[in-house]
Amino acid sequence: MDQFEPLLPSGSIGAGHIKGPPESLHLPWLPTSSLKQYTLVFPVTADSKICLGMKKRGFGAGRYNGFGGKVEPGETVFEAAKRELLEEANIVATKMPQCGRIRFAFENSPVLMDVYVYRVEEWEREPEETEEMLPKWYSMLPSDHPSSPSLPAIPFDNMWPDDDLWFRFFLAKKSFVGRVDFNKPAESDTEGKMEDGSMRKWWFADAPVELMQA
Ligand SMILES: Nc1[nH]c(=O)nc2c1ncn2[C@H]1C[C@H](O)[C@@H](COP(=O)(O)OP(=O)(O)OP(=O)(O)O)O1
Repeated sequence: MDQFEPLLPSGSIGAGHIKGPPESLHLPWLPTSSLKQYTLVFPVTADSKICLGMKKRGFGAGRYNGFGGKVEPGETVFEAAKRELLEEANIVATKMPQCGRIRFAFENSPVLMDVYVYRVEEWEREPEETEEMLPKWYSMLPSDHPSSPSLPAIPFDNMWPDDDLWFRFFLAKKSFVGRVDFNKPAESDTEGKMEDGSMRKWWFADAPVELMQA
């Protein structure tokens, strides 16, 4: 049914199982021929603030997201997550639990992106603008919540369209796994970048993080 079945013993998937859209449920997942590891890291504070970065160049440019990138040969996924956070936000993670793992496939690419998601709960220094990212703070709580910090709401309209789906687990502090397949960009979109395709099929579930290690 999904690419995580071999990693997830039956009964390990939580109640928050989501998949869609309805017309895609009979479609197979896109075929891919290689798996590449990536990291995605979100600094969060105990008083419900989250730091996102506007990607200034490359894949996903113009969107707000966590900090991260490719795992380089010879490093662990955790080391890569720490390195990318330092390169892109200039902070050093000192407490960084893994909270999710998501796979992304694109209709016109043979690569399955295997993205390890972390929340950074403690770090040294403060996030700074770098060549790749412009960091900005947001509230993780609804604006009418009595403890909501006076910061803007998470800008889902300016993020990857899938973030809206799996952030419900992230914000509830539940670990999660999932997969999203993207269509290729519309024919009319002559400048179409791979990341401009619409979401074709998705699946997410809350699941224990121990089942998701590299
Ligand atoms: N659909 C999606 N939703 C999401 O929230 N994050 C995604 C995503 N697809 C990719 N990402 C993230 C994963 C990773 O953090 C980033 C892609 O990594 P990059 O291409 O920025 O890697 P690198 O920074 O290593 O690249 P270079 O700087 O070109 O070497 O985008």
